[in-house]
Amino acid sequence: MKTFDDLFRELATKAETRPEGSGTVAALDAGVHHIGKKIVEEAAEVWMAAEYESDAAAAEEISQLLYHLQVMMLAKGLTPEDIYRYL
Ligand SMILES: N=c1c2ncn([C@@H]3O[C@H](COP(=O)(O)OP(=O)(O)OP(=O)(O)O)[C@@H](O)[C@H]3O)c2ncn1[C@@H]1O[C@H](COP(=O)(O)O)[C@@H](O)[C@H]1O
Repeated sequence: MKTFDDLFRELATKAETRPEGSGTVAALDAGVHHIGKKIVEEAAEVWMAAEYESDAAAAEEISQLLYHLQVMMLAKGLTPEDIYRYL
């Protein structure tokens, strides 16, 4: 099972190696404004799933929100440690 840190390492490698067809590379190329909109969209989907759908659906939406937050971290040059220091 993939953890938050596993995914971050995977995405950081994608950002560096820029493989063909990577959605992460496309999002990074699109920039902070685009990524920010995805975060807001996914956050709304988390809310709706949590209120009206199954626990599994909520968990899936939360995973997608975490993914987009990680893409924003990469776009801003932030590491998990930069975030953890505030937790
Ligand atoms: N975990 C994720 C992940 N979660 C969410 N998403 C993206 O977020 C979108 C959210 O899906 P929605 O259901 O909201 O669909 P949507 O609004 O129609 O999506 P789009 O139109 O924006 O594509 C998905 O289409 C993916 O583009 C993810 N994209 C990639 N990953 C993982 O990231 C890694 C790298 O992926 P690539 O960079 O694509 O190789 C792989 O391990 C992937 O599994």
